[in-house]
Amino acid sequence: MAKLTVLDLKAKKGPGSLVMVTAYDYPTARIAQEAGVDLILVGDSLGMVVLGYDSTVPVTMEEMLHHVKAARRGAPETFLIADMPFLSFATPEAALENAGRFLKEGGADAVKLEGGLEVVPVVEALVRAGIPVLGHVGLTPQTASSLGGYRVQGKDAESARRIVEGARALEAAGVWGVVLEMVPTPLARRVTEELTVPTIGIGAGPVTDGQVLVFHDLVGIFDRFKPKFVKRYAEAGALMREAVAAYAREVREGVFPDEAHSFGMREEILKKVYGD
Ligand SMILES: Nc1nc(=O)c2c([nH]1)NC[C@@H]1CN(c3ccc(C(=O)N[C@@H](CCC(=O)O)C(=O)O)cc3)CN21
Ligand SMILES: CC(C)C(=O)C(=O)O
Ligand SMILES: [Mg+2]
Repeated sequence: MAKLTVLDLKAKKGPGSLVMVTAYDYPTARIAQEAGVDLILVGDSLGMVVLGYDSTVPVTMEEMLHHVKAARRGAPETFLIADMPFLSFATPEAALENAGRFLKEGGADAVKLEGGLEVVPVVEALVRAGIPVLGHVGLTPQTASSLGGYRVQGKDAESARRIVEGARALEAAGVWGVVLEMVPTPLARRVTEELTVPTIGIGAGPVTDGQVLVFHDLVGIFDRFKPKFVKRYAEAGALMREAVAAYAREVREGVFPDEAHSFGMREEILKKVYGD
């Protein structure tokens, strides 16, 4: 499957049109590409999922770049999006510098950044410079504290209006798509209907044009919390734990390594070395 272009992406409207999954390293990106996803997101969720932070706030550009490069090596033929970490896009100048690093050093195809109306000047600067941008409204984890925690957004008129106006403004600023995170399905439906660019939902119901999930959530190797929107398609964590436990058992019992996993040599060479 050939890598999608931004022009292709802009036309992907209708539920089921875009499949996105996060990946943070070579093996997971490789698995995602082999599974045939449309888009890989190197999400700043990596701070919580693979670095063990309590939120996405501490994640740095250097940490992100390290993982973007690894994921790119694992999935050279899949459209790859780098998530801009907290404060890396606080000004248009900072955003240009940091998004530029993701594309030039990391090999990313696009960047994603959190926010609505308040990030319009930043999005405009990136788009003007030729950097493809994916928007992100609803629950924006980098500012979750101001939103009352990791909760559904847009349940009251004021919050819903902010999401609608944010999505509209992002489209006008030139994004090629908008992530809708943790918003009620009826609101996600209306936003999806009025935008000409695709929406990609996570906890936004079946009505968005695309879906995204965190890799480790869907394969069952993340246990710290389980948002309602997560569906586990495997119990890979249990599988991995059983594999390591079996290895430990076999080493302790002298079962592993056996001849099939060891190397022999000619007896007389060993005799020469030891002189016996
Ligand atoms: N592994 C992982 N998956 C994610 O989807 C994810 C991350 N990490 N890290 C960054 C953000 C944080 N996100 C989160 C984190 C927690 C909940 C959660 O606990 N939600 C509960 C409570 C909802 C409420 O109180 O309203 C839920 O039942 O969905 C949701 C989204 C989404 N993102
Ligand atoms: C959940 C997605 C949209 C994200 O921003 C991330 O993984 O960091
Ligand atoms: Mg993120």
